[in-house]
Amino acid sequence: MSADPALAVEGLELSVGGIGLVGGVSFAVAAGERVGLIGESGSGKSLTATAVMGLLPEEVRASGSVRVSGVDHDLVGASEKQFARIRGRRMAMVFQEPMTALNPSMRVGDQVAEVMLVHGTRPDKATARAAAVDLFGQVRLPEPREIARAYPHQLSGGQRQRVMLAIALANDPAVLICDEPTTALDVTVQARMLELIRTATEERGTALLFITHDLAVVAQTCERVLVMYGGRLVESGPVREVFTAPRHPYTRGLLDASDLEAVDERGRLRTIPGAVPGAGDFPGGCVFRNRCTDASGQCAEVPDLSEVDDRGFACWHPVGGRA
Ligand SMILES: Nc1ncnc2c1ncn2[C@@H]1O[C@H](COP(=O)(O)OP(=O)(O)OP(=O)(O)O)[C@@H](O)[C@H]1O
Repeated sequence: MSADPALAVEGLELSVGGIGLVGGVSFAVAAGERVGLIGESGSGKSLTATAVMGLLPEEVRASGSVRVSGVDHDLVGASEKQFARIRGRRMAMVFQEPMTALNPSMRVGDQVAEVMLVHGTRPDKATARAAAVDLFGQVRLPEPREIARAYPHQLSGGQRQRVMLAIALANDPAVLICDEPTTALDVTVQARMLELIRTATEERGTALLFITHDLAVVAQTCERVLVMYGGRLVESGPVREVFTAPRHPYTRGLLDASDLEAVDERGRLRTIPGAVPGAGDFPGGCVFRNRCTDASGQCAEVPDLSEVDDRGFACWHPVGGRA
């Protein structure tokens, strides 16, 4: 691994109309490292990824810093022209729904070739097309030559995701971001796709940021995990450590709510127990019982996560829940 991270996010703040959506997010992913980004719906995972990719909606304001190796300027505040040079070249993304990302009226082989030609990583159309077929083989698509001539609607969901992965890897990016890439796939197809993402990034030394709700997917795919809650990173560390000895109550709650059977210190599978010391009947209990609720006992708002007590416990209650 190189000393400089492939992706470095520092103090990223995202807001709309003065309302903070993501606050003070900092993390780095080294070349060849696979990092999971987990958190409940609305915690800010996708916004963080779209900020890195320069795909934020116009109304979202960003500050802080995002650096990608091989790019000599900060991506926060970069122009669309600058992003167009970097996206698909130094960094790439695979989304949950490939049909929205693929061009329905273009053969998939040409879509891969086009990414190469746009960035000038292949000298001509014939070379790019041959490289696309080669890539289809690498992402284990059967009959790569036939597939290259197909249109997206002629492929299965799993095959389309492989095409998306081929497009993402076409120019050997330093950073690959996957946002729920397997959620829409059935279980066996999902497992094969995860294995493929793991090996493809490992072989290329690509830094992987893998966004998912599914903790088992992180356990299967990643070495390190970042946990987001309410727009902030609340915990990070090696997957095994975080999943067997989570420090933050939100992470414990996530583990409790999942059907993940984590691995113990000796590498054996075990189910994570639900109890949290000091948090009463957690989950459902709240260490800030009197401070995060209004007069009627309803949680007033998503608690300020700077209000973490000396054991690292914050309010666990969902908004509107009863204390
Ligand atoms: N353009 C926008 N304007 C206002 N609020 C937004 C905008 N985009 C996202 N948000 C809000 O920002 C928060 C974070 O959204 P984000 O999509 O990053 O969550 P997420 O963790 O990726 O959730 P999911 O897993 O459901 O995709 C949410 O509360 C969302 O409603």
